[in-house]
Amino acid sequence: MQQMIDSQALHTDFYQLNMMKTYWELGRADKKAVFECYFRKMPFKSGYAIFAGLERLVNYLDQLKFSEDDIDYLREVTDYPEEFLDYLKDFKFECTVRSAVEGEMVFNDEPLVQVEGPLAQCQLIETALLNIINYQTLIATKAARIKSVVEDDVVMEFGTRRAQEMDAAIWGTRAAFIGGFDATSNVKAGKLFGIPIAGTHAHSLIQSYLDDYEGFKAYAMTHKDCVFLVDTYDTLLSGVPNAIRVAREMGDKINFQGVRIDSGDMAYISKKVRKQLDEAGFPDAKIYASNDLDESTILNLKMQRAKIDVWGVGTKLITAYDQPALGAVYKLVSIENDQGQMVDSIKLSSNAEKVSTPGKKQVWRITAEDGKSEGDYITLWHEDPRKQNELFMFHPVHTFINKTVENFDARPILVDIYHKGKRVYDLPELFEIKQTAQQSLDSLWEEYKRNLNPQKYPVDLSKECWNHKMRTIEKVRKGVQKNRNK
Ligand SMILES: Nc1ncnc2c1ncn2[C@@H]1O[C@H](COP(=O)(O)OP(=O)(O)OP(=O)(O)O)[C@@H](O)[C@H]1O
Ligand SMILES: O=P(O)(O)OC[C@H]1O[C@H](OP(=O)(O)OP(=O)(O)O)[C@H](O)[C@@H]1O
Ligand SMILES: O=C(O)c1cccnc1
Repeated sequence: MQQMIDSQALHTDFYQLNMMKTYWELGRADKKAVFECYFRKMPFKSGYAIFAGLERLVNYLDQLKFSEDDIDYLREVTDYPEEFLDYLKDFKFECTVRSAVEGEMVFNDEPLVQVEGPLAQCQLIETALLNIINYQTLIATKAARIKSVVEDDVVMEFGTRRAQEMDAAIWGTRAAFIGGFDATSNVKAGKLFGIPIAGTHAHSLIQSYLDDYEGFKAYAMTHKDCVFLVDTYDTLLSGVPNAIRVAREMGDKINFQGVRIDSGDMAYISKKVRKQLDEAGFPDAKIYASNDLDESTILNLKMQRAKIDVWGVGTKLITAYDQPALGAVYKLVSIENDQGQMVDSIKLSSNAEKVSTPGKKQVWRITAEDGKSEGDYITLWHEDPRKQNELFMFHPVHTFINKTVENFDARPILVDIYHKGKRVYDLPELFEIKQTAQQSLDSLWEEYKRNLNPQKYPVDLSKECWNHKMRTIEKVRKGVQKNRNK
């Protein structure tokens, strides 16, 4: 019963159900459609993004059906006829879904997920699909940017208390791990996903003893591994000296791992703390730091040669503080007409970059002999660049920017996840996904990876795809003109 009440089918916008009703009532519900999900602008002005969210999308699709309870609710609050409610009750997911795999680096204006199947079904899942992919891809990308500056230091995820509610903390933590974080303070995320859990203690422990020494001592008597938070009263005069005192007193009874600082000038303080620890005979004790950190503060602290070994990052990661939404969209690219033929559809805009690319497509990652990515190449579905000896790659708007690539490898980015409603993809282990992210980023030139003003990675259209887009624009324009003249 609980399972049925917790059905996710109503995790959709009301307008999706209303459109489903239109399609159903007018006999269009089962028309074949193709939708693609993509984002238009790179998040955080980043040179790359890390795709995440597929596992949760699969969890959602695997169990997608309307419970009795859902149907009762819809009966109560809508004027839907019983026949339509029966149609929803019998709903069985039958779409074919192709997607980038989690951890794969992805870019703007390329399909990340493609859904093909009965129009009404494709429509229903739009909201949940975007909800999941938008958030998790954003957090995995933010995490990768942070990891890129901490380099080989350990970085821990501390964001749960500041996340936008409980689900975001859990799935955001998983996305952060994919993007390169090493551990989390969220115990449930540890249990669910096998992410290493780690942590220190809070100011409240010290405050409850009204004294650094008493607080550290209490913690040390009850724990083997100890990292003491030293900034409750005065880091240099009280926190660190008392941490050293307890570490000496307890000797081998504890693993004195280090101290955490959480306020003040962390470059200045960390250098002083390092000196205190070294002089006291604890050169291996690590200095942990937290306090509103993000990739730019961390980079700055590194430039100031702050003596920080372990970074704790919460708010600015889990809330994607500097860009709270990825803005991925889900657009109809092809639809079956009344004659049973597929017609490719387009969304026009006065802004050239915003005009959608019609037709069912594949994204190919083009790699040169040195193993580095040359760019992504979007083709119509039937094209296969692997059959070509050389590839002409050009910017889809500024077409004079172009190059010809030889001796390349082309790898399809969209892989089969569901075939006509049946799952054909086994979800990888999380550590494999993390590895995918690492390998993916290793194939990217440094120029695309720097956090500030990176070069723009090429995402090009094949000649055929580009010509098709131009012809479709022309056709739609002529249609609009004809209607105006009526
Ligand atoms: N040396 C530094 N260079 C650049 N930024 C720093 C440096 N030291 C700390 N910061 C960052 O400065 C920001 C603000 O620190 P601020 O001094 O206001 O906090 P605080 O001392 O912790 O105050 P509070 O006690 O209220 O927490 C934090 O994001 C922190 O990470
Ligand atoms: O700064 P963030 O990147 O968000 O990292 C998480 C923060 O959460 C804790 O502070 P909080 O004031 O909530 O609790 P405390 O009393 O333990 O310091 C911790 O000390 C960090 O400062
Ligand atoms: O373990 C910690 O130090 C921790 C956990 C959550 C938030 N801030 C710090």
